[in-house]
Amino acid sequence: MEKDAEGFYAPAPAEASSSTPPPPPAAELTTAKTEVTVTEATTDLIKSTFDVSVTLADQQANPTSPLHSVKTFEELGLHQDLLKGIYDMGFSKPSKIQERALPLLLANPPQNMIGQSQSGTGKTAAFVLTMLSRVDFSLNKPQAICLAPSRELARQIMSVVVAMGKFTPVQTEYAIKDNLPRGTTNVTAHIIVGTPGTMTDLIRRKVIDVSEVKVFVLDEADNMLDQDGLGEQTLRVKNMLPRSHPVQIILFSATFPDNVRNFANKFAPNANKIELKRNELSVTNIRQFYMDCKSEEHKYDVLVSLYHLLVIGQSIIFCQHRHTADRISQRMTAEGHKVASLHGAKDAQERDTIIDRFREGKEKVLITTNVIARGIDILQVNMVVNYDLPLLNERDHGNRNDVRPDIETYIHRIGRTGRFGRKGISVNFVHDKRTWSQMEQIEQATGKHIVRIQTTDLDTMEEQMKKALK
Ligand SMILES: Nc1ncnc2c1ncn2[C@@H]1O[C@H](COP(=O)(O)OP(=O)(O)OP(=O)(O)O)[C@@H](O)[C@H]1O
Repeated sequence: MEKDAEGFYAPAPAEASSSTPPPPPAAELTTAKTEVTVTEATTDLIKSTFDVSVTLADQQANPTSPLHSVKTFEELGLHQDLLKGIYDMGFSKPSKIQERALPLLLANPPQNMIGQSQSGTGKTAAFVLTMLSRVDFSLNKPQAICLAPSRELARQIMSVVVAMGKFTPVQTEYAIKDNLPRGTTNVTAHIIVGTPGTMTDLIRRKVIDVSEVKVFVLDEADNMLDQDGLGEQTLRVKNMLPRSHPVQIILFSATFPDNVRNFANKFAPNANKIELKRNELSVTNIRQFYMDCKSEEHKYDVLVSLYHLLVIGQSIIFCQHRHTADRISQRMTAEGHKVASLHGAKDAQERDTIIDRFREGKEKVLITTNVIARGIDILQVNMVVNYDLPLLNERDHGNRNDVRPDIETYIHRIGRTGRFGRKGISVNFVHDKRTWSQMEQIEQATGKHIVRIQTTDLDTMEEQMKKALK
């Protein structure tokens, strides 16, 4: 098999199992309103999530908004059955990325695409509609393959394929760990969504026949092409695709750091490109704060003092390591708080149950690692806490004080809130000179001011947070 000259080395991808599909995607914007027990102090916050949904039309009319578009879905050349699916999901107008990308993605002969647009602006619909548009439903063979970095994201993408394809005869299958029943020899589904390790394995064992594949999508493409991460596995999948006919390669992400851009250009040659400027990377509807904690231990106390704010909508707490996520969730649970934790060391079934419960609002606070930093779309999440700031691989740095922040992961983490124009807030915990300097680097790189909130003054903190969500 021909191989690219790039020298990769890759740890195993984060993934796991089970075939149960996640709950369907939220159908309407008003679902951003969460069901909570309303107390005086929380009323404004709840109201604000409702207000946001009402202003979507204004945002889509504003040419500077990433949600803006001049066209309608009808003008984008989609099949009638897909239009029905889109409207059934509660979408009324395309977003900017959908409006710009879809005509290019659907044109014939097919052309590759490298598409960038801020988190929560509707990239999934753009590539899902392309896959669905290109499938010949009378041929029972895999024709479109989509890879994502985590099983949680693969399951979410699949729920969009199923919802948008509701009025088509599309058949789908996962390529995620432990999903296919033992002894499956031949997958006949049209669209396969999975993680790169399992996809490679199934194609290699000829369980998935790729001879008719005509669309290959990488969601979170910069992550999927990362040469210190999933890049090698992703490349393996690409190298197994047919050469007898052109395969349309589609790369999407909110971030494309310079070090992967070159590789992306080789991976998807002659691609149409939609790019963001550096200062456009994160959306303006996410207000960013930081809290100056006294010590690592104090971070825990501050998190606990925030608990009543965390459960107003839903919130995600990001830690750098699995053991930190476990430790703080066990401690909080022991102290009577209701929190869930999710990371890559849990088994597949458990991961599915935890994310599904969170998606359904049965859990309000999710303590996790970078495993769900990317792509996860849960509209009710109005707060993200960076308990630990995201860092580039510590092992690559001799001096611990030099560890640099992982700007891309930061952008993706805070993007778990503020979905499709909703308001959201993010809070970074800093507790010493090193973390302070890391946060300054984030501020500089993103060009967005991060506002201080006093850890001692809970009332002011609550006030500021409510204002941000209004
Ligand atoms: N045209 C539309 N009208 C209304 N809602 C939409 C539209 N397009 C997408 N959405 C909704 O917006 C939310 C965010 O979309 P999506 O998850 O595709 O974002 P994304 O750009 O892939 O974000 P990320 O970079 O975080 O992966 C989803 O809940 C989706 O259903």
